[in-house]
Amino acid sequence: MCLQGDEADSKEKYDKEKLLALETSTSTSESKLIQNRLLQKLWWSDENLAYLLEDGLQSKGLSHPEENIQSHDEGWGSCIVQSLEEIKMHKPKEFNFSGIRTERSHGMWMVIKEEQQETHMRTSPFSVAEVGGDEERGVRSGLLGDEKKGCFKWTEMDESDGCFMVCNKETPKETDSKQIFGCELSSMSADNLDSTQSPSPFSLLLSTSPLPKSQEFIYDNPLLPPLLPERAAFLSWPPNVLSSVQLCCQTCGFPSVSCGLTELPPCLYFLSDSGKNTACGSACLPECLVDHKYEKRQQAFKMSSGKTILVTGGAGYIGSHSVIELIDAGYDIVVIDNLVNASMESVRRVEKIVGKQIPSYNVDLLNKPALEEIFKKHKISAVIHFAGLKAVGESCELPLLYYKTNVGGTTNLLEVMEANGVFNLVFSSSATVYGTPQFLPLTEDHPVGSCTNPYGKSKYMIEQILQDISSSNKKWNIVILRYFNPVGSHKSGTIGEDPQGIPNNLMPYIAQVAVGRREFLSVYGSDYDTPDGTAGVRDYIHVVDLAQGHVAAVRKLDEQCGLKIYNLGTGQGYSVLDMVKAFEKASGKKIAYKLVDRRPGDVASCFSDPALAAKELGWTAKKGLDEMCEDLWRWQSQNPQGFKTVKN
Ligand SMILES: O=c1ccn([C@@H]2O[C@H](COP(=O)(O)OP(=O)(O)O[C@H]3O[C@H](CO)[C@H](O)[C@H](O)[C@H]3O)[C@@H](O)[C@H]2O)c(=O)[nH]1
Repeated sequence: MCLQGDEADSKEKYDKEKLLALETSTSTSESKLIQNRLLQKLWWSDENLAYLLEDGLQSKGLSHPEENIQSHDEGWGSCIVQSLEEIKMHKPKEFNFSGIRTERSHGMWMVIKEEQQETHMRTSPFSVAEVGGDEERGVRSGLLGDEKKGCFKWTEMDESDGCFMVCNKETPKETDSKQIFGCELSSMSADNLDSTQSPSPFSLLLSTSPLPKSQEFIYDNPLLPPLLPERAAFLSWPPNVLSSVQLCCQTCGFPSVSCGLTELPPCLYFLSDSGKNTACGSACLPECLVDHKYEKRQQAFKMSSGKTILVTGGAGYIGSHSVIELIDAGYDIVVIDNLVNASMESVRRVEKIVGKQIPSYNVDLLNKPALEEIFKKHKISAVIHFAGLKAVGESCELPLLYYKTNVGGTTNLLEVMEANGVFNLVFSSSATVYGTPQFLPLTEDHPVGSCTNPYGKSKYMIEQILQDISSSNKKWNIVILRYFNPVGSHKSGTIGEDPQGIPNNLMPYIAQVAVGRREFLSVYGSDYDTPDGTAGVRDYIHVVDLAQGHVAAVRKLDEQCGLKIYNLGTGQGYSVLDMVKAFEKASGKKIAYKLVDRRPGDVASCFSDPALAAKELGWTAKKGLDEMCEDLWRWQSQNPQGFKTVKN
């Protein structure tokens, strides 16, 4: 998090306030000493809670944290960690910290109270063996190792700036293979510990003292961002042991582990890729527990692009995920949806995730006057057009309905846009327009139009209409996105794909088998010319990646791009049985399946070449198969009946 504008001003003010507080404090030799040793530049935490002491760093060759972030593997030093409260109370405290860095990125720094350090270093069953990360993807992982007890591998699950993890001796057993604190903790035997990754002597476990009351811990702790009181609940609190505190969001059930420290919180900081001003002190809590009304609104205000995007079909699967990413990117959103294949409950849940109300209307694109009203009421800068019917089989039975809804709805929308001077559009198309692939991977210049069903043809027709309006009027900026096979769901598990009736698509069907809603999966065909004989080597893409592709597309419109077409896929193909296996692994459930006849119209293989989107949109899919399945399972298991699931 870089400090900008007002925030930078308030940081400076805060710095001064703190320094003043130090100066006017008890003037003990200790505080004088600290002042003299303070690095000129305070850094690290948004709230300026960490001061590095020069000598501590220099003694281990780290002369300045920002300069050394990319180069040092290891370091020792000391620092002060303080809250404003403590400063006001003239109680400067000094701590030792240890830093462990890997070559690749994300340094890890651990701050341990001096007086507790001995105890913890002795009693901790874990140490940090290695912390690494993939800078491009923002994924962090590490090994928590103990020579005697083996080690645990973790991978950070989200792309927040950081997280910290504190466990007691029992926790790893209890949470084996579960997520804790946005991390995946899965057990690994000592044999798996790479010998090159020697465990560090530093403990992750911090507090042995009795813990304060939960409320105090949460709300009086100035280092933590505000939490939503109604959403945080303590599940367990083992007293007088190396403590971990289980926090769980009552709304979304997202489990996490928080720090059981009595006085001082985040003990472990990650530095993110840029390494500058990117402390994670305030990013340590799971997303769902943080009061987004406070944090995200501030953020949104800072980042606001001042642009409002109308999202048609914004209550649907891809639409709802895209709304989140767009809001996170600073756009204001208006949703319209006729709710034929979606539910306003998904918008309500998106509102909870983003901590913001989203103007949303039950409007059908065929209702032109209603559409016009929306454009009068809101100053729309661009439209992302998802709305439409999409079931291949149904489209063969009800072709007129498909053409009227998809093509007719789109022409209405385009007319209203034009009448209101809105010429920016992102259109949700599909790889279906390529028909049977003539070559693989599919590039955007692959021939289109040989679709075998009215649904596919309606997408193709709309693409043609868009080409025509773009040629007729240069004011139009249009990005056509051809999706491959979107799967997965938002990390919270609170929104996801919720097909009405029997799912047509593979992954929702598998998920419903896993959750007990369907008896078995019918695998359509086992005599294809594919590695395992099943059809459907498909390019599955995580819906959040796909959603981020829409943010990139909206930004492209700003370049006055004319008409552009991009594949949104991963470029990687998986068969039906690959998907079954991956889902079994993610869910721990056996997926019963039967091999049956081919499904008419299926092609053996279909996967993308996503290079053009990478080159021109600066977008690539980042999430792999495991994550797609894990996220889908979280949604499905928490919401067995989709949005109709009644929460206890
Ligand atoms: O119950 C099922 C469902 C699907 N499959 C197989 O799984 C693969 C994927 O099928 P999906 O229906 O999930 O996806 P498709 O690739 O067939 O179709 C999807 O992607 C297309 C573009 O690639 C179009 O966008 C289309 O509208 C959209 O449903 C196919 O081989 C299909 O035969 C099964 O074996 N059993």
